[in-house]
Amino acid sequence: METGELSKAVVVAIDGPSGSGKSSVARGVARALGLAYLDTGAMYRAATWWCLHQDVPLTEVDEVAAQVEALPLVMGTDPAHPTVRVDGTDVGEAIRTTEISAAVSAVATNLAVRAELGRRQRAEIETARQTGSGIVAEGRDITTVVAPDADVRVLLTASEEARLARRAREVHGTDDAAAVEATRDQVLRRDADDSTVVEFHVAADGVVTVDSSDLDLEQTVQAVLDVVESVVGPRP
Ligand SMILES: Nc1ncnc2c1ncn2[C@@H]1O[C@H](COP(=O)(O)OP(=O)(O)O)[C@@H](O)[C@H]1O
Ligand SMILES: Nc1ccn([C@H]2C[C@H](O)[C@@H](COP(=O)(O)OP(=O)(O)O)O2)c(=O)n1
Repeated sequence: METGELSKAVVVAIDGPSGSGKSSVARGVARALGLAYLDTGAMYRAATWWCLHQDVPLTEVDEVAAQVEALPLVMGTDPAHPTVRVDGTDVGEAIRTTEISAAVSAVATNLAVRAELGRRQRAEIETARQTGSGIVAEGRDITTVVAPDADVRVLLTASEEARLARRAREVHGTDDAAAVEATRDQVLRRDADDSTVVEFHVAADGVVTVDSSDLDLEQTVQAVLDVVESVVGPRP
């Protein structure tokens, strides 16, 4: 076993709102600990991409559910190179467009879709447990619905201001007033829509809150590593 790897198949669950840093922090934690990494938001984005690709109106709840049940999705869980493939096509970039970001809540609030993707997420996590690789899974309902039995459960938060500024820098390369305004729908409206079906603003019992508002990325990764260590013990 390489230095930094944990001695057992640890499951770390991280939830939080858009721009709280889930994806980058979860990847950093997975890399530091030698664990696999599952971006469950990417699965909802891939489902949205697939439905639009098949010309299915997202308001057609049953048709969307049927498409997602048959979704030929393969998630690559290496935190150094996470991949998302649909029917053999690498959709890693296509699922991050503004079009998908604006549309994804319509799919994520479809309860039959949540049941199907939740089932697939549990299967990925169970495989990581069985094979001994361990995993960091992040999203909106991992600590509460998908893996409430995870060894470590973290709610990653950040102020609205910090989240808008981060997304503006990421998408527009600046966090000036116009860029923040242009990002508002993608972050706040989407979180409000998503909140109608999952709770990711308040930590459930046993879930540790990490507030990243005043931390940089490296400090936030370290804060989550500290939580992992406090629960499963120091790395060998
Ligand atoms: N603690 C942090 N401090 C500053 N920037 C951060 C922090 N965490 C994440 N970021 C940056 O903010 C942006 C959004 O992070 P991301 O991981 O995509 O968040 P989420 O998955 O929660 O939407 C990225 O550009 C990322 O590098
Ligand atoms: N476990 C999850 C993960 C994501 N979602 C939804 C919520 C979001 O609108 C979309 C996309 O999630 P993603 O984590 O990629 O979004 P952000 O990077 O936080 O902006 O999927 C969900 O409902 N449940």
